[in-house]
Amino acid sequence: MAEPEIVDVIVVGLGVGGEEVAGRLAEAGLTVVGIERDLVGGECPYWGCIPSKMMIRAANALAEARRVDGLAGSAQVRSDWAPVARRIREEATDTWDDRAAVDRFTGRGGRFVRGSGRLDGPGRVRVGERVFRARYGIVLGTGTRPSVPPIDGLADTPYWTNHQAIEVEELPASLLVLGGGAIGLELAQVFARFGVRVTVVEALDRVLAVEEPEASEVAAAALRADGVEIHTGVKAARVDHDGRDFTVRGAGGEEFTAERLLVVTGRRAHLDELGLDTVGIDAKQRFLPVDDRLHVADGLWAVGDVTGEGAFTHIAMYQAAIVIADILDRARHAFASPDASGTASVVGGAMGAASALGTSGSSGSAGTVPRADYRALPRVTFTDPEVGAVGLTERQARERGINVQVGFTELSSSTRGWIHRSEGFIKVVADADQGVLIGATSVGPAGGEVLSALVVAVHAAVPLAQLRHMIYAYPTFHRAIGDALRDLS
Ligand SMILES: Cc1cc2nc3c(=O)[nH]c(=O)nc-3n(C[C@H](O)[C@H](O)[C@H](O)COP(=O)(O)OP(=O)(O)OC[C@H]3O[C@@H](n4cnc5c(N)ncnc54)[C@H](O)[C@@H]3O)c2cc1C
Ligand SMILES: NC(=O)c1ccc[n+]([C@@H]2O[C@H](COP(=O)([O-])OP(=O)(O)OC[C@H]3O[C@@H](n4cnc5c(N)ncnc54)[C@H](O)[C@@H]3O)[C@@H](O)[C@H]2O)c1
Repeated sequence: MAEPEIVDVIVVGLGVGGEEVAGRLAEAGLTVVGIERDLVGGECPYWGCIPSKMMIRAANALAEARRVDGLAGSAQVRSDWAPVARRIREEATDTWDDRAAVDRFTGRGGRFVRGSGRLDGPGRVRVGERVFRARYGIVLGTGTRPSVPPIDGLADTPYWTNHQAIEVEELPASLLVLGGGAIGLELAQVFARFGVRVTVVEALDRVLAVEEPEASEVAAAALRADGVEIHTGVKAARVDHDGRDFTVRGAGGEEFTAERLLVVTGRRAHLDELGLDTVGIDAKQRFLPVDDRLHVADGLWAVGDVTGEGAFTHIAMYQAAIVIADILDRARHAFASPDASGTASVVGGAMGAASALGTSGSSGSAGTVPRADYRALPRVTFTDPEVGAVGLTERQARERGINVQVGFTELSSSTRGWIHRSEGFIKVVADADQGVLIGATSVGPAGGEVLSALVVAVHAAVPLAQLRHMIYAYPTFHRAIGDALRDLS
C-alpha cells in the first residue's frame, strides 16, 4: 500500500467554498492539497451564478429597450443569442477551462490534484492510488448536483440540467421548465425574452414557494407578461421524447410539449461518494450536519452547499471565512504545543502560518473564531423584478410561535415606484416582543439592492423605533421601507 503523503490540510472539492479555504490557507503558509474532479471554481462561475447573471443582464437589456415604447418614443429590438453565448464562453468560463483557476491556486502555494477524493479513515483522503494524511484536518466542499426526480421515462430522455441550459449556443423554439424555483424562474424569463416559447411546470401550488406568497404572485405575473406559461400544482407523472419533442404528462392528465426540457427541481449532495462510513458518519443523510464552526467531526469540516445551510455562493464564502479562522487557530496552537496535539512533525508550513497569524493578529484563541449565524441570511432571485429576502417569512415566524407583526407596501404607491411604473413591494416581519425585524422581502427593479438596508436591520437587530426614525432618501425605491414600517400591525 502506498505511503500517505503528509500535509497540513486537505480540501476535497474546490468549488466556491473549497477554493477559498484552500487558497487562503495555502497563502497563510500551510501545506494544502486541493482536490477537484471537475473544474476549480465549481458550479457558480461555470454553470451557475455568473453565466446565468450574464444571460439575465442581456435579457434585461432587451426588456428595457422594449419599454422605450410609451415612455420615450419607439424602439425596434431584434434579439440575438450569439453575443450572450460568446460572452459566457470568452469572459465567464474560458470555454469551461479552469487553467487560470488552477494556476491561481498553485500560485498561492497550494498543491493541486485532479480527481475524486474520498475519506479513507480519520485524517486520510484517497484519490485513486494516492493517499494523503492531514495534520490539522480535512475540509469537504463537494457541493451539490441537480436532483432529478424519479419520473417515469425521464431518465431515458436527453433532458437538460442547468449545465446544458448555460452552455446552449442555439436557442430552441420552445422549452419546458420542470421546477419553478430560483433557477427555473431566472432561466425561464431569460429564454422567453429571447423569443423562446417557455412553459414552467411546478409541483407546488405556487412558484418560488420558499419565499412570501406575495413575491410568488409578482414573479409569476412578471413572467406571464413576458409570455411564459406557468402551471402550478402539476405532479409530472411521465416524460417521453419522440426524437424531436418532449412530452410531460401530469398525474391529473395535463400534457405539455416542447423541443427541450430543462429539469431544475432542486439540488442534492452526494454523500455516498465521500467515504463517510470510514469515519463513522452516516452517508444516508441529505446534507452534512455541521456545528456553528462548520465541524462535522474532530478534524473534519464542511463548507458550502454540502452543509444544507442555504445553497448560495455568499453562504459558502461566509462559512469559508469561519473554517479558515478555525484551522489557522488550530495550526497556531499545535505549533505552540506540538506534543500536546501529537503533531511533533509540524514544520515549515505551520511555522509560516503561525508567523502569518502572529503578525496579522487576525485570530487569537478559539474564543475569537467567529460562529456561523444564519438569522439574517439574504437571498435574491434575479428575475425582473428582483425578489430579495432576508431572515424569516411571515409564515416561518408564525410557525415558531413568535409574536409577529407585519408591514406591507406596494412599490407603486411610493414616488419612485410610481415614476418607474414598476411592480413590487416591501414586506417586513417584526418580532413585536423584541421590537426588531426578523425578516423582510423586497421585490422591485432593484429589489436585491434595496434588500441591503433590511439585511442590516435584521442582522444588527436595529430597534424598530430607530428604523422608523431613520431618513430615507427621496425619491428612492428604498424609501418604501419607511412606508412598510409604518404599516406594521
Ligand atoms: C443556475 C444557477 C444559478 C445560481 N445563481 C446563484 C446566484 O445568483 N447567487 C448565489 O449566491 N448562488 C447561486 N447559485 C448557487 C451557487 O452556485 C452555489 O451555492 C455555489 O456554487 C456553492 O458552492 P460550493 O463550493 O458549495 O459547491 P460547488 O460550486 O457545487 O462546488 C463543489 C465542487 O466539488 C467538486 N467535487 C464534488 N465531489 C468531489 C470529490 N469527491 N472529489 C473532488 N471534487 C469533488 C465538484 O466537482 C465541484 O467543483 C446558483 C446555482 C445555479 C445552479
Ligand atoms: N439567485 C440566486 O441566488 C440563485 C439562483 C439560482 C439558484 N440558486 C440556488 O440554487 C438552488 C437550487 O435551485 P433550484 O431552482 O433547482 O431549486 P429550488 O429548490 O429553489 O426549486 C425547485 C423547484 O422545483 C419544484 N419541484 C421539485 N420536484 C418537482 C417535480 N417533480 N415536478 C415539478 N416541480 C418540482 C419544487 O417544488 C421547487 O419549487 C436554490 O435553492 C438556490 O439556493 C440561487
